[in-house]
This record gives sequence, C-alpha cells and structure tokens, in this order.
Amino acid sequence: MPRIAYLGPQGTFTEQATRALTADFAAELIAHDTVHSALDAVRLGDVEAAGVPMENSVEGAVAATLDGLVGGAPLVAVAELVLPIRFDVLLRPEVDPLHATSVASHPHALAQVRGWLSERLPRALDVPTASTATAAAEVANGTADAAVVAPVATRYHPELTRLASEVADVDDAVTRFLLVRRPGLLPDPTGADRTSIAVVAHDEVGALGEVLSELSLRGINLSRIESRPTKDRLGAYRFFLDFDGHVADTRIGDALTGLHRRCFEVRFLGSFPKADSKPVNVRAADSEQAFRRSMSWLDEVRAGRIA
Ligand SMILES: O=C(O)C(=O)C[C@]1(C(=O)O)C=C[C@@H](O)C=C1
Repeated sequence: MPRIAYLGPQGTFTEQATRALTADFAAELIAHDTVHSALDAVRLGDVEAAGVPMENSVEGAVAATLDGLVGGAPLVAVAELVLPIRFDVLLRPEVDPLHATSVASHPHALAQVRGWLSERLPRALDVPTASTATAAAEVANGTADAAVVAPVATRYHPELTRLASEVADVDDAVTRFLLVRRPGLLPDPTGADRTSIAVVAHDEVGALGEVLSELSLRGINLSRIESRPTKDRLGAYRFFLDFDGHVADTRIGDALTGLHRRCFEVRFLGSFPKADSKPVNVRAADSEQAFRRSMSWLDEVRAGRIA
C-alpha cells in the first residue's frame, strides 16, 4: 500500500485534504511535523507522495511549501484540492476566555481569525505553531491557553472546551493543497489543467517583463505569481508561476522553451487537473491546430516549396 506523508500531526486541514487527494486508492497516511520533513520523506523515497498546503485565499502562499519545493531534489505536483476553511477554537477548561494569555496556531490560521481573536480572546498573544493540530496539542499539554484548530482536531481532544466553531473573519476562505511526488509519469492532460514552475530571471532590465511576455504572447492565463528569496544574496528572487494549461499543450511547451532560453533557472513543478475543473480558454491563434498549421507552413518555406 503506498505511503503518503502529510503535514500533521493528526487533525490538520492537510490531513483532511490528503485523505481526499488519495481517496481513489488505498494509502497509508504518515504524519510529519513540518512541510519540510514531509517533502524530504518523498525525496528520500520513504513515501510515494506528500500532501502539503499551498495557498490560502486570505493569507496567501505558504512559504514553507514554496521553499520546500525548490530546496532539494526535484519534486512535482500531480493533483490539487481546495478546502473551505473554518476553525474551531479550543480552550483549557479552567481558563476564562477573557483572561487567556496565549493562543496557539499555524500563522495562516491566526491571520484568518484576527478580528475574532481581538474580540473574544482580547488578552491572548499569538503562539505560532507548525500546524493547527500541533496547537491543539499545546493546549492539551498546558503550553498554551487556547488554540485555533481544524474542526477534525476537536474530536482528538475531548478534554478541552470548544469555545466556538465555524470561526472565520472571511466567510468563504479556502486553502489549496497539493499532492507532490518525485518526477515520473505526468497526469494526462484534461483540458482543465494547471502548470506550476519556478524561475530565476537574469538580473537585467525588463527580465521579469520578458518572462511574463513568454506567457501572454501565447495566450496563457497566469493564475498566480509569487516571489521568494533565492537565499543566495540580498535582492535575488525566484518567481513561482502558476498558469492554465498542461505541459503537453504546444503553447505551454513553446512558452517553457522560451523561458528556458531566457532564464537563469527554470524548474518544472508539475501539470495537473485544476480543482475547479473549469476548461481552459484557448484563443484560436494559440490552439493545437493553429500551431500545427503554422509549423507545416514553416516546413514548406524551409523546404523551398512555398514563399
Ligand atoms: O495547520 C493545518 O491544519 C494545516 O493544514 C496548514 C494550514 C496552512 O498552511 O494554511 C492549512 C489550512 C489553514 O489555512 C491553516 C493552516
């Protein structure tokens, strides 16, 4: 049975997402305390794949995942899942919420309930943890007074008081998760795919503009751009780009070869079906047929048959 790592311990949103991402095959889920350790387990071959959080609609990218994806041997995403995010707040039973002095959670979780915390736990200072389930454990062992957790975590801690459920400053908050594995066979194109890459552009005028032009010229819709330091020196950044389409699509392949010529580094991070399954809109001029026709026209020109 394939072993699949996830950001744990038991009771995280990532566990829930990883279960859903692996629902169509029997898998043994292995909890890891950090995203870094889950990704390393994939690189070392201890597990087949890992479920990791990627981005939240309120708080943005999960930096540990971006850094982890490029900080070592190549990894590629093969599936994504979007989960609605609403929290439970757990409290040590003997603590009065108005006097709670600490509230533990993943920084992304704390950021999503900032308003609620200032009203209901006004004296509590943030205790950032590696995951929401770790925060629940910190309340259970008395290290923190309160925790912002995934509702699934509540059932692991019947000894704690559930102060509130369905907590969210922004009603429709969602987080996108990825299933990541070592490079191998890619998921087949579906017509509703996303491709993810990371590039380091040369340090010269217009370099980022040229990167984006490689996509826009071919009618490729960019859905996310994020930068993270390369960590080599101040001012050196790696750009993470997500766009609609599959690496098997000619316009995507064409753009990638352009980026490869233009950039200092290009890392392919996967092509996989989009969670929303919405078909990608392709302009007539960028369709497979248009590429085929233009290539055969060029072949004819080069062969001296037409001019
Ligand atoms: O701590 C968890 O439960 C996680 O799965 C991580 C995570 C995140 O990284 O954003 C996932 C979803 C929520 O947005 C809060 C935390």
